[in-house]
Amino acid sequence: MKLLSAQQCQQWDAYTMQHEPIASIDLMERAGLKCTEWLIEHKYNEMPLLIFCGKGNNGGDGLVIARQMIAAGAAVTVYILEYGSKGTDDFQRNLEKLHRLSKDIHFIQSPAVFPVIEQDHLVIDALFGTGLNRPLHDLAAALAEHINQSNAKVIAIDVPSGMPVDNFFVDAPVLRAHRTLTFQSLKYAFLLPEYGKYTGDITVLDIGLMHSYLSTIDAVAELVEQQDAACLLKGRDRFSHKGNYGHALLLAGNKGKMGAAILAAKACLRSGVGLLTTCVPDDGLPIIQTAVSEAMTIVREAGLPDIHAYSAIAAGPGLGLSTKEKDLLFNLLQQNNKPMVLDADALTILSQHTEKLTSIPPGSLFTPHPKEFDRLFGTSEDTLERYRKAIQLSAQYHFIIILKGHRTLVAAHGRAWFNTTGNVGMAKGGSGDVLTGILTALLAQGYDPLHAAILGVYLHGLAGDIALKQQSVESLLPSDLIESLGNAFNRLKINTTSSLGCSG
Ligand SMILES: NC(=O)C1=CN([C@@H]2O[C@H](COP(=O)(O)OP(=O)(O)OC[C@H]3O[C@@H](n4cnc5c(N)ncnc54)[C@H](O)[C@@H]3O)[C@@H](O)[C@H]2O)[C@@H](O)CC1
Ligand SMILES: [K+]
Repeated sequence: MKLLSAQQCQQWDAYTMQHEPIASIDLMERAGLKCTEWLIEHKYNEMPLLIFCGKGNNGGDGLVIARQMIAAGAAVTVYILEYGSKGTDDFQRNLEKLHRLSKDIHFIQSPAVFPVIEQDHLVIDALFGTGLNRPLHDLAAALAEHINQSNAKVIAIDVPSGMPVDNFFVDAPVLRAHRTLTFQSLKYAFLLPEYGKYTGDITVLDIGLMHSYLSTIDAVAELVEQQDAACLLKGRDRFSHKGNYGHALLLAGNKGKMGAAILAAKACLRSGVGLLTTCVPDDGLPIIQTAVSEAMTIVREAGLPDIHAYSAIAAGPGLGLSTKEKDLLFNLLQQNNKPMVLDADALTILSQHTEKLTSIPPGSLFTPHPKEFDRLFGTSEDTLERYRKAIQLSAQYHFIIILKGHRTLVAAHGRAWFNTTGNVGMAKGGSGDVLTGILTALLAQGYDPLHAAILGVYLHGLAGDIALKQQSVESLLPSDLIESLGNAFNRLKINTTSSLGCSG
């Protein structure tokens, strides 16, 4: 699913009005109805409702909801934030309709008339939606703070007020919702950790915007959903043999960090690679041979093997940062011209030698977490800036950046894909090693590097979600992810149609 800019969100409404066709006021009625259906289904018509409206179309939605909830028997009080200008046409028409039904409509012109909000009230936030174009200030900011200080439950319509759809306003107030009923699709801002605490749980309501619009636009970012990942998964010929699934080389592990090599190696083997050779220090050899019986092992003291024998190479997990590892890595970069995976210590070494970035083979996968990313490419003020930087760098360099986080970003060729699987239980040392193993296996099997990145990140998160069913977010281990990879692959085989475009 494409992630739209604020302008595209508005164009999608306009496109639907023109092509369905449907009048703007009727589309607003339909959007309001979807909200009231949800509210009634969750029995919110049994609570006193305070509906706060701006004077744009988000406020218009609020007025529609007010009218429909009154019809459903709810006790509704409407507060309209007065900031001088006239309401939009649809706002004004809905205000007239509501006036015929209710006298409980109040205009807020100063903080002196802010209502008392009780704990048992339900607050509906219809102050600002996708039309927000500057940070909340003055009265709007004070009202948002007033609502935030209450103990009442807050449901935001479309977007929590104060949150721009595709931007980040530093230190600006945002209305904190317990739930956001958003129209048609997730918004870019919801992916930012800085804004995560303001949306609460998110429900996407289908208000019938026409899907054909999406094929007419170019979006800089996409959300990767199950069908998108599923269509990237390759089938297997029943006459195939291990030679068809690649031979991976994994440079990983060091004294006290052999666990990282083991996790990456096991994940690689569980992700379909035909053969795996690990390259570890001499004293790590018995450890990995004991822990991963399917892997072959060579020792690093013998120097870099003939790398042309391998279909994909990964370097980094638990590798170490000494001159020996640095020389090994630089030697590898000099000789290798196939896409490879660079993770953990390999990234730290590169951050001290950024002149080597130009010698990374095209299509290679970089897997930094935000700190590693900042060490490599300089600090960012906030997540949006880091995302933008990653996207821009992916156009400048020929490698793919996998910026790890709650919504891992895959940035390639100046475009972005956000992952939708995974959970907070995966925030544990070793999860990244598992991802490296999965990515390496996919590259070794001949997956296009971008497909390997999108599919690998999705599978990693899905395995985490499946494993969580037997665990808690506290107890989940990276090795549980490896055990769940089989189920994750099988889950994808059930699903075969995609919006990402399998052919792409
Ligand atoms: N027919 C349509 O266009 C539909 C629109 N819908 C709703 O309409 C919303 C978008 O409506 P609008 O485009 O009217 O915009 P909003 O209602 O989000 O914003 C209203 C107005 O506030 C002003 N404004 C922006 N930032 C401000 C700030 N910080 N302080 C004070 N004023 C500020 C802007 O000039 C804008 O015109 C969507 O989020 C959705 O809720 C839905 O009803 C679906 C149909
Ligand atoms: K809102």
